[in-house]
Amino acid sequence: MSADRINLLRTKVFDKSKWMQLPRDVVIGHDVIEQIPAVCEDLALGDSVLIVSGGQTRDIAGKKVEALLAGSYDVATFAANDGDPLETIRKAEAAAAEAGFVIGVGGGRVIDTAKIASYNTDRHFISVPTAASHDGIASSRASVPTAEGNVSLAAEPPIAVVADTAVIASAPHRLLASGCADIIANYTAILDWELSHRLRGEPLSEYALTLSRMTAEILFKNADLIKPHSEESAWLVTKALVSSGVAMSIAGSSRPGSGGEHKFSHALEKLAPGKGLHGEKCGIGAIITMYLHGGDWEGIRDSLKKIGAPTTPAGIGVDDETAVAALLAARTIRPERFTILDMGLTEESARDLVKMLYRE
Ligand SMILES: NC(=O)C1=CN([C@@H]2O[C@H](COP(=O)(O)OP(=O)(O)OC[C@H]3O[C@@H](n4cnc5c(N)ncnc54)[C@H](OP(=O)(O)O)[C@@H]3O)[C@@H](O)[C@H]2O)C=CC1
Ligand SMILES: O=C(CO)COP(=O)(O)O
Ligand SMILES: [Zn+2]
Repeated sequence: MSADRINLLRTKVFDKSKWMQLPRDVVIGHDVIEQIPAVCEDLALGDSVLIVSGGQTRDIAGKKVEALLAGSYDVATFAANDGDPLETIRKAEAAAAEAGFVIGVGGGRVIDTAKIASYNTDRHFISVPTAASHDGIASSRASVPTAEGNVSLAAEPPIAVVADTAVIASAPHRLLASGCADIIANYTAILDWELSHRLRGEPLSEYALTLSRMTAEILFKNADLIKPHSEESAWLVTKALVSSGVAMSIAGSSRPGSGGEHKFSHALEKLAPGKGLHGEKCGIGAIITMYLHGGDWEGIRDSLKKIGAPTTPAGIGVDDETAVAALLAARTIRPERFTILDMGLTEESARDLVKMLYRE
């Protein structure tokens, strides 16, 4: 299904191309989940709410949010379980249309389901991430896996983000490491944006680019401090993810956070579905695209290793041949987005790069 079909249901269709839409309330810290009633009241979003969560995340935090709001709101719930993402979105839309606003409580898939379902039914949504796994938690973008590969959709950012560091720190460390990798990949995303600006005149926002680079720099420099199940680490990474989402809102696209390394990730999702988390694949891709940019690819690799993110395709159960195929297929993903992987990488060179750069 094409991207425009997914957003066809929306009725409030204004030309927002010049609008910078940002979250209104961002609350990050220990036990801040308790403040969700206050955030909802502060924003005066109506008296009925749909709470979207996943199979695991409903037990982890979804039920808590339901209990906190039950006394003051009509609470409906929606289980965004595995299955066809577009079908799940359709069902979530139907449920969202019956509520005044939506809250997504979960990982990226749940947050995106809530983001798209609320956008398509002209509702506001509140993002309650249970993991700091990628920068969609505060962005206006949704990334939906489809048979043709990931479709990057324009939506609206959450009107509020409530990120409880106690919940996020309790998540498997793999999810936090994946979020770090997604942010470190901003380094190569902005190099591709600058390349496209110089070679093809693509408009570039210095503010969005600088903010995106800053998020990568902070995590890169503090890689030694990122520890499993540490609330301080959860706080540091969540701030970076929120800032990266703001950079995308300023740019009005995912360009500051999505370059050739993301096209590699989306190609891998098509060639090896379900292998690795989004951020993990982007980090692995950033090693190669940083090398192609002539940058510090070893620094990227070593920071990912320190954080505990995979640095080779084998690290996510992908063989070298599939990685080569993904590098070559990247140019077919969102061809209008020019990156270093769209400059004629040959199969022989791709094979040499995988052999040379992805050694444990
Ligand atoms: N909008 C954007 O900009 C972007 C969106 N995406 C999208 O996000 C998705 C990937 O998100 P990601 O978070 O990596 O993966 P998932 O949302 O698939 O989450 C991975 C697993 O972690 C579980 N989980 C989440 N939080 C916790 C926790 N605190 N404790 C234990 N388990 C937990 C989830 O549980 P459960 O099963 O309950 O959900 C799920 O089983 C994809 O659909 C991708 O398309 C990716 C990049 C950017
Ligand atoms: O993952 C993203 C930013 O980290 C968004 O990426 P896409 O626009 O490529 O889906
Ligand atoms: Zn990403």
